[in-house]
Amino acid sequence: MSKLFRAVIMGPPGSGKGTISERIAHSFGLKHLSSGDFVRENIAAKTEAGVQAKTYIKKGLLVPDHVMTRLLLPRLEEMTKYSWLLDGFPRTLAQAEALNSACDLDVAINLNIPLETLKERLRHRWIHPPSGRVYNMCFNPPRVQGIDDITGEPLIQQEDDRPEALVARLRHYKDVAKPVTDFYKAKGILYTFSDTETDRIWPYINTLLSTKIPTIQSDARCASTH
Ligand SMILES: Nc1nc2c(ncn2[C@@H]2O[C@H](COP(=O)(O)OP(=O)(O)O)[C@@H](O)[C@H]2O)c(=O)[nH]1
Ligand SMILES: Nc1ncnc2c1ncn2[C@@H]1O[C@H](COP(=O)(O)OP(=O)(O)O)[C@@H](O)[C@H]1O
Repeated sequence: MSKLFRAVIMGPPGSGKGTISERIAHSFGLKHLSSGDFVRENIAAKTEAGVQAKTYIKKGLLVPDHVMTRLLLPRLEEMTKYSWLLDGFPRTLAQAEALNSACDLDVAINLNIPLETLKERLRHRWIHPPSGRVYNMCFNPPRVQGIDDITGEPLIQQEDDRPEALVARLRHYKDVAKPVTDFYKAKGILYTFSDTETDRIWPYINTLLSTKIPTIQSDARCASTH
C-alpha cells in the first residue's frame, strides 16, 4: 500500500494558495482542504465557532487558535484515508504544533509574494460563497461579470478583502508566519517560492511534487472539494 501524502501551503492572503491548491488537487489527485472555506461554512451554518470567527474576520484579524483548531482537527480526522493538501492552516506556531501532534507532514509549501502584488490582487478578488470558487477580475475573470460561471449565481467581494481590513490582515500575517516557516525549516520540509506570478511558480511546484508524491493509490484519489 503506498503511503498517503500530506502537505500544507502557506502564504499571505492573496498569495495564490487557493489557486495553486486547485492546480495541485487537479494534477495530483489530492484532497484540497481550505481553512478559509471551513471558516465560511461555519459562519454560514451559524455554529458556535462560526459566530465567534465572524467577529474577528470582520476586523481583519485571524481567528483565535483554539477556535481554529476545534474547527479544523475533527475535519482532518475524517480524512485519514486520503492524501490531502491543507491550505490556510497553520498560520501560527500554536496551530503548527497542534497539527504536528495530529499528523506527520511531507511538504510545507511557502509562497513569498511582494506586498504590492498582494494588495492589487485582493482588490480584484471576487468569490462565489456557496462553492468557494475564486475569480480575479484581471487574472481569471468570470465569463459574465459578477456572475459565477457554473451556477449563474452572483459573486461577492469578501468582507475581509475590502481595503480597510486588508492592510491589517497583511501586517498581522507577517508577524505570525515567521515562527511557522522556521518550524518547518527545522524539520527540513519547507519549500519557498518567490515570484509575482502564479504561472511562473507553478512549474517549480509541479516538479517538486512529482518527485515527492508516490503513485497515489486509486482509492485514495479524490476530486478537490470545489
Ligand atoms: N494577477 C494575478 N492574479 C492572481 C495570480 N494568482 C492568483 N491570482 C488571483 O489573486 C487572488 C488571490 O488568489 P488566491 O488563490 O485566492 O490566494 P489565497 O488568498 O492565498 O488563497 C485571486 O483573485 C486569484 O484569482 C497571478 O499570478 N496574477
Ligand atoms: N488558520 C487560520 N487561523 C486563523 N484564522 C484563519 C485561519 N484560516 C482562515 N482564517 C480566517 O479566515 C479568513 C479567510 O481565510 P482565507 O479564505 O484562507 O483567506 P485569506 O487567504 O485571503 O486570508 C482569514 O482572513 C482569517 O481571518
